[in-house]
Amino acid sequence: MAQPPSVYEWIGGSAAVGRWLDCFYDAVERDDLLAPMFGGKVTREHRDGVTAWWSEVLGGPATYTAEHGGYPHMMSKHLGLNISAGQRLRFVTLLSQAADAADLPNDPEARSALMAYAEWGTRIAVENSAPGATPVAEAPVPRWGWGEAPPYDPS
Ligand code: HEM
Repeated sequence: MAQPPSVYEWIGGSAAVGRWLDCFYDAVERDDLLAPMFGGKVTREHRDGVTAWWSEVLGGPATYTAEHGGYPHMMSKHLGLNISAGQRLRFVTLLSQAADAADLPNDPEARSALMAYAEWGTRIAVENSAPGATPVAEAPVPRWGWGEAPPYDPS
């Protein structure tokens, strides 16, 4: 495999990302630590916005940048949320469990790429949400690849 496909293509494109995040936000709505942050209900609009974000991050089309306000919009949504360490850990745990529930490809390479971004992104969200935080105002949507473990190519 000269050039592996993007993580986005590998896991099944926006349909798979959307299926995964639907399972995730269904679990968030049932979760004692996280549901209150979303007013108990995660709207279709929110789910679609986050699906566009993750799709762009994982190598899909730049729809979040073009149609959802890009990085500044995402960052502004986390300002002042004051996300606790416990809430962050629960968020990451539900993302991992939802990947199983949504039947995403379960090869270690794809799952570690997803969870590496989840770990990184949630830690940034905690920092940006802290009282008095002044995150950078402009930045591109990050792009996330396979890291140290791309799909194995024996040739
Ligand atoms: C990988 C980490 C994360 C990503 C990629 C992410 C992504 C996003 C995006 C793209 C939005 C804006 C959606 C839109 O355009 O409408 C958003 C909003 C939000 N996020 Fe995150 N987020 C992350 C971590 C977290 C964490 C750890 C929490 C809380 C525990 C959180 C809570 C929220 C809330 C409450 C909103 C606002 C919902 C509203 O519109 O009322 N996020 N997130």
